[in-house]
Amino acid sequence: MDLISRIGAPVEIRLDAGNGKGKGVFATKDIPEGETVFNEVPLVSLQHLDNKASAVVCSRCLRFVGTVETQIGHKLKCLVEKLKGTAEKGEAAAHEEGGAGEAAAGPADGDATRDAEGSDGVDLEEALEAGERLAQIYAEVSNERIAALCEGSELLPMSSDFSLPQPVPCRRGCGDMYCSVACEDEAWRHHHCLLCTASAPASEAAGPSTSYSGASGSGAQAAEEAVEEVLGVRVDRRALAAFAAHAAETNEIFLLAAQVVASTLLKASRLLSEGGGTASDAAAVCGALAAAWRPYVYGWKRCWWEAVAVPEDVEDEDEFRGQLRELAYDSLQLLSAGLADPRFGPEVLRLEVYGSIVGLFELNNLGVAVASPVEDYFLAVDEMEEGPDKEPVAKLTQPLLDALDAEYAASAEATAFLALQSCINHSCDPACTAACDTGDRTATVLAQRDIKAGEEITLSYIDVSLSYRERQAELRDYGFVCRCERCKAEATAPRKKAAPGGKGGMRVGKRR
Ligand SMILES: C[S@@+](CC[C@H](N)C(=O)[O-])C[C@H]1O[C@@H](n2cnc3c(N)ncnc32)[C@H](O)[C@@H]1O
Repeated sequence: MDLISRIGAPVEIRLDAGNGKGKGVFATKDIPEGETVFNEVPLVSLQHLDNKASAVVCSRCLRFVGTVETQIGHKLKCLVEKLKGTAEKGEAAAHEEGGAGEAAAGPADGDATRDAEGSDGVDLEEALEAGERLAQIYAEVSNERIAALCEGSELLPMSSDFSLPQPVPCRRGCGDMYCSVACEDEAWRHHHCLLCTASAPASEAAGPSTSYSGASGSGAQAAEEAVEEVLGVRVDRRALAAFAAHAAETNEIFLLAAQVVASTLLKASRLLSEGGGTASDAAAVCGALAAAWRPYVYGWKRCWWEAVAVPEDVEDEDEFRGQLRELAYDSLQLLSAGLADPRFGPEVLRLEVYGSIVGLFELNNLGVAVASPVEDYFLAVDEMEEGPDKEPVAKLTQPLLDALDAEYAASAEATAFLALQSCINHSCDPACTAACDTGDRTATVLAQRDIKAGEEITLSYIDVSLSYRERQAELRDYGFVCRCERCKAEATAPRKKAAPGGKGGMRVGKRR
């Protein structure tokens, strides 16, 4: 069944949307304002690695898990660790330079103070601020209280009104968490059975390792244990941990690309065995691979290093693109050491294919933000009527809120790929908005005005209330010059720039 019939959307994909925009999505019937155009589930998604400190969510559907207390404890623990790291680096650098006092005081001029750097490139002002912030946190909450919140041994008033699913750990013990056994199983079957980085299954390992933090165990036996065969694919968990560490250091999108590779290998493998085909039957192998690959075809564009917008401060474009190509090459080498499949591997794991998979996210990814229950909890406390009921509650919660500061409202943030949405072009006067419901992982495209049959379905990738120039600048970063009707009109009258509308619930495009 093709994508559109499966989704059941009143739309069609046209290969030429006009104005040089490439392909686009068009309505096949009149759609009234406010109506759902279609719902779609992401093929792959990933919580941004730098967001893991702010939110413990299901690795599959991004639902918050645990309790309000453990979420608060986790946020504080990560915040303290990060600030400590920055402050300690600054202290060491300042010490080397001949005294933290001097560096901290800095020159009188503000800009010069901001620019103060230690000998190893540590930003001394940032380090100083981290130290001050750490002191503020410890003035409100002790390490013991943070530990009690993390362990769930301190219960906060009213927290039961914000109940969350209990976390279900990855069966192998890599540290990934899920909101249910069903989500864990779905992720396992979709890609995680190939990509899990825990060297030994949870029961055999000394304890669960942290997600993407490396292998447990040691020596030849552990190395041997880390290698196994899953559905005909040779998996080396230690090599995968090295791949994941490289991605975390360089470009987390490599982790999403690995999900695409793993899910394609697994699906092709299942299709091959269901169809009774063997590895020596070239037609059956090609057919299985093509069928497994089909969902991603909609987003297929150029190689990452060719497609990426060149940052303004880059002087040598060729050199820059060459560096990205090398980075993708290194990443692929590491992934290939982790996953080897003599049946499909050589095709799937070619550099141009891998580069195009990474490019698929560069040009199509969808930013997803899930509001935090911690924010809701503190808002509920804040909204309590002033008086004797609120006092004891606020006494317990206010220090936590003060310690968290702006972090209390941090949402879960992720990037996802949706096949049909990846075909929707941008307009600065979009016909639709997109929103995401993590409950069933559904992203919904909604008509924000009446749409006539034959009209293009468009979304905004950016904030459309920006001026013409600002919009063009934002979209340049997405690698294209906007050719929507509004921009065409405003290009000739660039001063008439204020526009109605605002940000949609979610963004298609690159995350900044
Ligand atoms: C998410 S894809 C949309 C589908 C795309 N047209 C295709 O052929 O696959 C985003 C890409 O479409 C093109 N595009 C989308 N909106 C555009 C616009 N308003 N003006 C010009 N190009 C646009 C750009 O090349 C952009 O990188």
